[in-house]
Amino acid sequence: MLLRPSTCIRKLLSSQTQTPFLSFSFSSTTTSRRKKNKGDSDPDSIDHNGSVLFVDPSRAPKLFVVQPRLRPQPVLDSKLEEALNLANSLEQPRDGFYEEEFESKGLPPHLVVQNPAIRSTRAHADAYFGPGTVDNIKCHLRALETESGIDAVFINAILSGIQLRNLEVAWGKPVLDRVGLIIEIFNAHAETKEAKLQAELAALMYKKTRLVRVRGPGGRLTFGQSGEAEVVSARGRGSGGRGFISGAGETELQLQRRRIQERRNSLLMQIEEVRRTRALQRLSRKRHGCSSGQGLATVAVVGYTNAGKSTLVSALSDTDLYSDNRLFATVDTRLRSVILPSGRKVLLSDTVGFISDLPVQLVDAFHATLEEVAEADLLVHVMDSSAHDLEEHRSTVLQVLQQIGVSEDKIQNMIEVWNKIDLSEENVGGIESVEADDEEYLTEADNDYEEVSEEYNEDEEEDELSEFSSSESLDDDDDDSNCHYSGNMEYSEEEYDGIAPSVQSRGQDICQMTEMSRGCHVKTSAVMGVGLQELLQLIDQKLEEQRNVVQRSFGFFDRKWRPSLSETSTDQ
Ligand SMILES: Nc1nc2c(ncn2[C@@H]2O[C@H](COP(=O)(O)OP(=O)(O)OP(=O)(O)O)[C@@H](O)[C@H]2O)c(=O)[nH]1
Ligand SMILES: [Mg+2]
Repeated sequence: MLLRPSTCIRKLLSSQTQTPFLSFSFSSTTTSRRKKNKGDSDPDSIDHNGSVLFVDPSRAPKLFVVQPRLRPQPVLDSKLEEALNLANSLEQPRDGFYEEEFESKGLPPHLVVQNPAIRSTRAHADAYFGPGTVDNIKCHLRALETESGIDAVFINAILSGIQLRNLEVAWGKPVLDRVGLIIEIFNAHAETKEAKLQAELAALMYKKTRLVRVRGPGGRLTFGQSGEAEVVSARGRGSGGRGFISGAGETELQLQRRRIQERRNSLLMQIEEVRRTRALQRLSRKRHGCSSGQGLATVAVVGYTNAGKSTLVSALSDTDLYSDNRLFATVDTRLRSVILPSGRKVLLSDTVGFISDLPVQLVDAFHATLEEVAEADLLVHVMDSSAHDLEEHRSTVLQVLQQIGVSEDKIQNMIEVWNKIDLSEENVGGIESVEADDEEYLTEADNDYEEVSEEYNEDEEEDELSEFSSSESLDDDDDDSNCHYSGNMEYSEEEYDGIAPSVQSRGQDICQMTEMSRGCHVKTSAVMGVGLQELLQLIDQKLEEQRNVVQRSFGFFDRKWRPSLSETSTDQ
């Protein structure tokens, strides 16, 4: 059992609806205990549940993980590992406790299937996967149903509203894509009022983009929850090319949109209030944060989720922030004060972690929290040096920092920390050589992939319904030539050309930034207390350098615009 540091009693998952489908209910779903929470003074902020998944509130939801195949194999392995960790991270603590230790949770049932993004997505626009894959997953779900039961299916890819809805209809289970699951986890782990508001806003925006209209059993356009309903459109258009059709379906759609809009406005107002308060607090800290009346510098600790940010901040400040192997254990900002070797006091801010394909709804909704990062005096980028895809983690973090408006100067000045060296002493030394051999490595892996692909096809016929806890492939033939990577997606030459130039150039910018900020500054083990003093010294040094730069530039302006008589005479 894990005790969260806060005494805040967490909201319970809604028990009002047991439908397996995504629900758009906006009625009250909270318990009376949560209303007593300190800080939840606004009843409007607690009468809604950001969750889109309704499951038994007394246990963690059981997810079946579907991982579209990626290449080369190490990329697939690390993506699958991340997907399984995401699935296991979706749990809401009750009364400050999680049901089980993360480490003692077994692997969730999962399946590796053909990646439709490798081919043209056009053919599977309705259900993302081809009919064979959809049927195979259905078989696996049926088999699992007799064993333990599955609450929802998690597909580690980004799907449209119609695709999600059609798959739900086909499998009779709620389906979460990567964006949906990450937003669910944020909602489940949100603890402070600020985090709860922002997570709910993100969930709301996600729901809005996933609203679809369905054709009910009587052929009537509706917006119902029936499993038999056929999805007609995400935009409210009829299937007969007659443009907008008014009627019950349309009214329901409009009603849903209006409710979302109303709730969104209310949330935005409350979040704006939080932002204002935060901005005032920052200003006051900057002006006279110390007892001596001097301003306090803030150092934001950023990084990929699970890199060890909270553990490192705790070790540096000798405090006890909540840390856990669950992804997104921290979904808000915590400040801790630290005395640097020079005697200067600074604030370390531990904040929400990043992940590849971080939902844009989350980045937008968490503006108030992420502003703390953009406004910090210095950034410390914590990386898990034992992670296999260190480069991807690094570029993801740089991309998010750019997205939230961190200046290029700050990114260049950022301290890079390789944490968890106790796990990866040999890796840390070997990272440079892996990068150097990258091209050769990929080519070899590509060749391997063809062979692996054939093996999988043979296996598929032999043990169609073998062990679920091991990865399997359901691939047909694949034409993988000329694929490009962008994030964790693979694109064909055609599709890559079709991607907006802004996205491509942003990728190039990030590559350049990655080059610029490449290189570790300090190696640490937060759990063993290694490298902490060195890191504090580096923070001290960087802040001192910054102060000198600021003082020099003030001096320049003084001479240029307001030359004092004494200064002018000294110059002469
Ligand atoms: N072996 C080892 N484990 C570490 C180290 N630092 C952190 N961990 C473990 O890594 C896991 C994640 O640590 P956190 O501090 O929660 O990571 P985080 O970056 O704050 O994660 P999020 O808040 O989820 O984004 C925990 O189980 C820590 O005990 C380290 O230096 N070595
Ligand atoms: Mg954390």
